[in-house]
Amino acid sequence: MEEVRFEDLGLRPEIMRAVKKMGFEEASPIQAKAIPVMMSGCDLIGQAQTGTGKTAAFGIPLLEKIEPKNKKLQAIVLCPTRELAIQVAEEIRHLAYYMHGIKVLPIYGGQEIVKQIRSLKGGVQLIIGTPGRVMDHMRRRTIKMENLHTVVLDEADEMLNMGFREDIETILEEVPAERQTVLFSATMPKPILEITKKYQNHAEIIKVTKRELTVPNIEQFYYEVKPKKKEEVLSRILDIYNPKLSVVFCNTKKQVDLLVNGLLGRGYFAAGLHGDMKQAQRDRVMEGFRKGKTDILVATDVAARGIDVDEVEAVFNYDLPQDDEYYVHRIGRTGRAGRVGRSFSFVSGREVYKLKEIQRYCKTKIYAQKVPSLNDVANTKIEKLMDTVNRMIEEEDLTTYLQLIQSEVNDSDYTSMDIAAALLKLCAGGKEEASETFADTGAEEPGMVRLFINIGKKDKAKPGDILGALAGESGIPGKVVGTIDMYDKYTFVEVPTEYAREIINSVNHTKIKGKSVAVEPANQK
Ligand SMILES: Nc1ncnc2c1ncn2[C@@H]1O[C@H](COP(=O)(O)OP(=O)(O)OP(=O)(O)O)[C@@H](O)[C@H]1O
Ligand SMILES: [Mg+2]
Repeated sequence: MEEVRFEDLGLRPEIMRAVKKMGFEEASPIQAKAIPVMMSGCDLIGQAQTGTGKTAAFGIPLLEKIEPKNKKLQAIVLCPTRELAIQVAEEIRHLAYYMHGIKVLPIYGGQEIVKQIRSLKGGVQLIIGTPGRVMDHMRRRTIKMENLHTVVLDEADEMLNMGFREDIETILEEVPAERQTVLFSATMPKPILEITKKYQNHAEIIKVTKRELTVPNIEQFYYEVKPKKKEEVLSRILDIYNPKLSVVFCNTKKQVDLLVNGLLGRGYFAAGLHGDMKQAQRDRVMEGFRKGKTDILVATDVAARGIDVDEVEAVFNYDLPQDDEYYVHRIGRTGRAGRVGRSFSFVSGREVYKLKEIQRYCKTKIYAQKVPSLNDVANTKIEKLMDTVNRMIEEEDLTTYLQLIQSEVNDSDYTSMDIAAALLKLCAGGKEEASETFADTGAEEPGMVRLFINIGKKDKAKPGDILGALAGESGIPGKVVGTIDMYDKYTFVEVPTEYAREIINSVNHTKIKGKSVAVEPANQK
């Protein structure tokens, strides 16, 4: 589609000025198509990918339609979450910056109702609200719908889904029938599309046609990870990619709390967001994240839709979402307004099939990635350290330190190379590769590793024989406390991590009941 300039859309000069101030150079495709249709007054359904400017696509025509002199409530935007209501109100306020006499108010649960009532008394023409709180005000008659001419459902498919549909119906019953009803979302599943007729009149469907539901500028990866290892893998990916800001999605509030604690314990700046938190706390978390004080937002699906924070460079599906649509919305928190982003999804066991289904639904490919090893993490760290070191040598005065190294070299047998190497190891927090061998062997208990023993056919040796032989051969009798799992062809034992290396070295290539055995960590299988 050819480029459309805002100048060509016949907007009020105040809005033109605001759009320029916001740094929008040209209209995005959904804006180019939807703004004229919405300004013509007909009902519409707008579908375009995440981060492509749907808010302004309805926000601009809304402001065009509002009469600043009329102090009555003229239009309402309904959003599924409080954070989104706040954000949409903020974006529309920016668009209305040069329009005098327009009051835009977000109305959402968890905020003091008395305070909201006071604000409403000042004559608000445009409300951005969550359904529950809007209904509350309707009942109290602190919001009157008689003069309303426009209703927008942002994230329309979610709003018309089971959880919200009744509330939406209750609200729409109070709105005059000769209104304009406008729906927007990045996803519009067929069953929802079918019921929209109930709420709209000959709606025009504007779909910015793309084959994929997700934006192409998000690189999508997945990792096969056992549930217990997810936190470790997440940390490794964070260390390797070093995203400026990240959003990590979990399926439960409890998991959010657990992970936030885990990440804080590992030294990351993380904060949680979910529905059991007090609104004031939710507001603080979002503010901290928007300002970059928190690098990692760990959230339930409350943050999946609409949230726009431009420096989010990575999205993690710590748990895979239940619905395919939610995959689209979640990863859409990155790669917004043409920026690039990455998404990382963790799957365990049979969830791989769920992931295949998501790929079919989105018509995109999600690429399998190998879990980075501690070595990969260390190498990345060293590369980054060396970049900094090079920059420091070029730009900074290092005289004092040169003198210190010189005197160390003079007073010892070490070369400056030795000292540099030791310092580098220290800065990189170097871990020995050996621990890597025993990472994630699938052992059930902490401090234990699972070893795989190949003894040929399973009936040649009994569990007791194997344990006995292991204890005997390794020379640490009695210390091998192990459980034996006899699968069809494989035998596993679990042994304390500190003895694993010795056991492997001494047992390999000896014989149990005349059969040679081979022992190795179970993760190498
Ligand atoms: N014409 C434009 N030029 C440049 N940036 C724009 C333009 N229109 C909107 N933006 C910016 O793009 C970002 C994403 O816009 P917006 O939040 O409206 O996306 P969306 O389509 O509603 O996405 P989602 O489906 O996730 O809700 C915002 O920061 C917005 O200010
Ligand atoms: Mg949006």
